[in-house]
Amino acid sequence: MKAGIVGANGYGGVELVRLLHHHPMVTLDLLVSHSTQGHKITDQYPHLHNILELPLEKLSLNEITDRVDVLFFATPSGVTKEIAPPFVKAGLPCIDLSGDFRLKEGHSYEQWYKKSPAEPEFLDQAVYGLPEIFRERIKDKTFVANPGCYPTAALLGIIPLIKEGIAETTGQIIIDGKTGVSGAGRKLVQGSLFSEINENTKAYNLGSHQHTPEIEQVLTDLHGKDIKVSFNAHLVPMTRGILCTIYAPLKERLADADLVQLYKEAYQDEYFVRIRPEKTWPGTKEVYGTNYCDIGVKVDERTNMVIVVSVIDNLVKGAAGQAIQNMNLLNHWDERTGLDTIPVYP
Ligand SMILES: NC(=O)C1=CN([C@@H]2O[C@H](COP(=O)(O)OP(=O)(O)OC[C@H]3O[C@@H](n4cnc5c(N)ncnc54)[C@H](OP(=O)(O)O)[C@@H]3O)[C@@H](O)[C@H]2O)C=CC1
Ligand SMILES: CC(=O)N[C@@H](CCC(=O)OP(=O)(O)O)C(=O)O
Repeated sequence: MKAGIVGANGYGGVELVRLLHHHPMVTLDLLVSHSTQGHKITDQYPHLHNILELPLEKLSLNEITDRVDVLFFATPSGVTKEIAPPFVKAGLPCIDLSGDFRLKEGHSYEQWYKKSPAEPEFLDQAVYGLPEIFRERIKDKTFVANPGCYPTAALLGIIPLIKEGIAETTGQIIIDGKTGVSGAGRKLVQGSLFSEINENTKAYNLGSHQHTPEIEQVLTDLHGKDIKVSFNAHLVPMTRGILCTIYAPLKERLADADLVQLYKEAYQDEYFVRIRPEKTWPGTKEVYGTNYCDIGVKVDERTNMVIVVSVIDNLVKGAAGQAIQNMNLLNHWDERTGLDTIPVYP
């Protein structure tokens, strides 16, 4: 199959390049950029020299639908909704890494992203691409809204609590999220400068982060009743990685060993979700460069709260890797195809 990437010279795009290069069923044939058309990808990313020397091209509907069998959009939220619909309409399988098609209610997108929403027709067509939870919904579709990075880590951490009905769900789930700076993309912004990030950790978008309604939408869908979460984001001085520490009150007393067992059973068939043994919790380095989501759980006996630690690589399971997992699913290939790598360590 031939694949194309729109937004190929951003961090999400170039991570797709890295992973697709190793994919046995796919040839990367088309890279599209916006302000850097006419350059080669190696002008932007010298680490690709002698590996991939493709040009950065213009977006052109007719040419692209003839040239590729699947198209990834690694473009900013607010942009994909403007440029993807003609490709979706033409029947080309499309996988979008942005937030534009994840929220089913247009007014919710407007409220949290502060932009006008995508056309309802395309919101209806897009399936939310969290394979571990929605595999059956995804596999026969052609348009996937790839989940956000924080929601991926948070949802995989929380969902067993909701499905098993062991946590209180009335406004008491707290998600403390931490991310590396590559989450903000390659574009130049003051907050991503070395002197702002180095030896610094700070909270941002408290109570207003755009991933809050995405997490709530999925939990409410699975629970059948409205669930609200308090999700708050922090920037930490590292390049890659997301760590979510999740707190929820338990309905009944539970032992650590039983909680670990419950998570192991919930994810027993999921290759990319690894549950830590009792009293051990994962760090971001343990999933670096891979599609794994590692989870450790603990009962705080004094407060009867459950504490879940969930880590991913924001650019892999949080973006490009999960997008490829979705492509594998759409094509009925083994979901691990092209993604079965060992984390980079140390
Ligand atoms: N970084 C991450 O960890 C994650 C990112 N995402 C999402 O993935 C998408 C890409 O993010 P990321 O790669 O980090 O962002 P970057 O800023 O690194 O890259 C953005 C890309 O989009 C292109 N682009 C920008 N504006 C336009 C436009 N108006 N029309 C067409 N193309 C445009 C840029 O092209 P050019 O440079 O040529 O202008 C560039 O290739 C975003 O929606 C982001 O929210 C999702 C999960 C995690
Ligand atoms: C460090 C940093 O700024 N991270 C971004 C990651 C979100 C993202 O990539 O945006 P969508 O998933 O909504 O498209 C943020 O917190 O907004």
